[in-house]
Amino acid sequence: MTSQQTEHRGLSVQSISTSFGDGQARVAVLDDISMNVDEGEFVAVVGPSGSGKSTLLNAIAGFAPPDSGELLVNGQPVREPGPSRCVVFQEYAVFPWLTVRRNIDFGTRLRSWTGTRQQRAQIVDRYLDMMGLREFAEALPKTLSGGMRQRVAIARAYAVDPQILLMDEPFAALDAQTREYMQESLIEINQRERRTVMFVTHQVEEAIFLADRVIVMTARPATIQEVVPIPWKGPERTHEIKTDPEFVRLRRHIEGLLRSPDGHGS
Ligand SMILES: Nc1ncnc2c1ncn2[C@@H]1O[C@H](COP(=O)(O)OP(=O)(O)OP(=O)(O)O)[C@@H](O)[C@H]1O
Repeated sequence: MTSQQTEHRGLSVQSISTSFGDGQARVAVLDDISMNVDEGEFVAVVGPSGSGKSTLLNAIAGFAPPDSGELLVNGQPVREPGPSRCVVFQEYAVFPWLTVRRNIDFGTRLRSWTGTRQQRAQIVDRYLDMMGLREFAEALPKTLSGGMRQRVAIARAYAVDPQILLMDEPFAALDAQTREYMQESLIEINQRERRTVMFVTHQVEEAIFLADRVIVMTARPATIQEVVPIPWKGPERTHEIKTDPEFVRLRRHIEGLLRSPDGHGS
């Protein structure tokens, strides 16, 4: 086989380990983590608080390269931030001095292919419509609710057209109703514009609802405790599935893993 035939499309995490501090104060956070996320796949990462979920995302984003191991996007090593990966954080993810339209346009400028001004405007319009932001296009973020601001952040991340989208508890600060609405919006945008997504959450229900696979981490130093495949496909994901016996069984199973000695309870 040629190297082209063996190249994995998507994200490949190969034996990465990370620690913070030196000598006696050294704390091992990630311990030999390996996983592949296929192109177009949506994985959710759950684990006890402080286990290293954000550290994993930051390593993949290139903000804090691991001590050892390798990260590959479409077969290419990554060790620093770049437009192949885009992060949506819990808060502060939009530029407060730019309007909604200009925030999203900022994303289009980071594309490897930026196109003409007019083509970029069309892309921005598409995301404004997709995320229900059209009537707020000229508004500044401070005039919007938290949920709307996160819509802008997600629209901007998709506008960058990254190979991998990294989301670090993007809905954690939202009230329950807004959170459900945002979950639906994310499913919808990702059905239209299928991307490879890694989504960190504390909520097991959210992880099962959104993801094709749920990666359950152990307590620190984090290893992968179990990878749980989720059976529902795109259009089947409506909030009704949350009461489906299989959904309830998966939720109990994952919550049990998090409570186990490896998960150290949470
Ligand atoms: N820059 C740093 N320097 C020192 N220690 C750090 C640093 N970043 C993270 N840590 C420590 O590494 C561990 C993992 O942190 P991380 O934020 O990745 O966990 P997490 O699973 O995302 O937590 P949570 O679920 O609470 O958000 C924690 O004990 C944290 O205190």
